[in-house]
Amino acid sequence: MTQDELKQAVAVAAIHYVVDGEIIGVGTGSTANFFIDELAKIKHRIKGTVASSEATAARLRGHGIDVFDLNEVTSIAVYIDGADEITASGAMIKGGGAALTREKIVASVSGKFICIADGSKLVEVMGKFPLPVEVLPMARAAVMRKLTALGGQPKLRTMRTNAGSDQAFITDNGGEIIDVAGLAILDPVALEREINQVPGVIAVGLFALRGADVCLLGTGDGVKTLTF
Ligand SMILES: O=C[C@H](O)[C@H](O)[C@H](O)COP(=O)(O)O
Repeated sequence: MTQDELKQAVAVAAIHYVVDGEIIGVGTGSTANFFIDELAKIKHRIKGTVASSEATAARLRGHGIDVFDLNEVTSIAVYIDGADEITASGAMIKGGGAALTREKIVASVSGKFICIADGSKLVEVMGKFPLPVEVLPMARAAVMRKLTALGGQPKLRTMRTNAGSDQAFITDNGGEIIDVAGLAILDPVALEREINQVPGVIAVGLFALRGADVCLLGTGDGVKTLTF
């Protein structure tokens, strides 16, 4: 099976976790996009959604699915999103698509976090995928020094402009992303706490303090369900 077929399979499986009549939190990325397309088929069953990025909100609205501002909502039944890496205990690295901060906020007010991922995302020790950290632009250099002191190799995420030059990638929140390579994350909870405390950090893409409750993992042998 191709990676897209595996993503499609977990997106279909995630529909079973959608709670009728409720607000659903929706993540960001290629796997979440497959889920959005599946959710569109049963949109009449839900009250609406809260999106974790402008891109997700646009895709949901494109399907005619209601998107609520988080401030208008008191509870979210379930949050469904992809991951860049996930461990057998449900800790994740997220933020490859730069949506980590809103993802963390929406996940934090959701009843259940259902992670949907192709099997390649399951790892023993996280850190091969560079850890994304969203920062206030004025704190970029100071935060990078701290991340270096923690043993990482931080790099500012950039994007190519139409004029062909590289400039800092700017998130939906006006932040910048530092991708930290070279970390072997043996204690994800401790590292998440430590990076959270660095002044200037908006959010770190480690989801260990509040990890996934369920992971639907796409494999050649079908969708495997890991419960944490
Ligand atoms: O910021 C992006 C998110 O954390 C994504 O959920 C993560 O990067 C996984 O994306 P994909 O499903 O495209 O691999």
